[in-house]
Amino acid sequence: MNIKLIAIGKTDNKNLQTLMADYQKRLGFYIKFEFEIIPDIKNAKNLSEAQQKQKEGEQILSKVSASDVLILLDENGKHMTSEAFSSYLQKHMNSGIKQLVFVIGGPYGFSQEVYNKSDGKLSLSKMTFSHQMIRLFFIEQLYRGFTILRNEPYHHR
Ligand SMILES: C[S@@+](CC[C@H](N)C(=O)[O-])C[C@H]1O[C@@H](n2cnc3c(N)ncnc32)[C@H](O)[C@@H]1O
Repeated sequence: MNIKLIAIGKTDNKNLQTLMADYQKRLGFYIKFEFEIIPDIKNAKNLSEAQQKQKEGEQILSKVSASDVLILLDENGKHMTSEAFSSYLQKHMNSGIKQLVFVIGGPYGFSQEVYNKSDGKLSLSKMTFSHQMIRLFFIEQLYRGFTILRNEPYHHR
């Protein structure tokens, strides 16, 4: 099984990029992981919030295949401990699916079409994080999840 993480817009923050790259590399020892960024469209056109969500939603759905399991990162989603999340990853790996796709919404969240197509919602906290910060927190939890599954020590920096 592959894991793909989709997010909206590049980050210009070098610290965030460095930390992301570090966790991506570590995660790569456990699973084929792809991080895909959908270009931020807000600067290109003068769109309303609803129009922006709609456009981003179309782009998100164009990246997802019918056979993928699509999970949205959403503050109103299911809460899990890191141990439960590792079992959740294992359950998907055992199910024989080819790709598990997680998506982080843009600054305004997801369009209704994206919610309608999703297979589940996962929350990392009841608090709202920026669409930039959450990608680092989530990738760290993916890495942590695999260290739990393999019963390996968590490597701190
Ligand atoms: C700034 S938030 C969007 C908030 C927006 N008000 C909404 O209704 O979703 C941007 C994205 O970050 C992710 N996000 C933010 N906080 C989160 C949390 N606590 N748990 C999971 N995902 C979160 C979600 O994917 C969200 O779409």
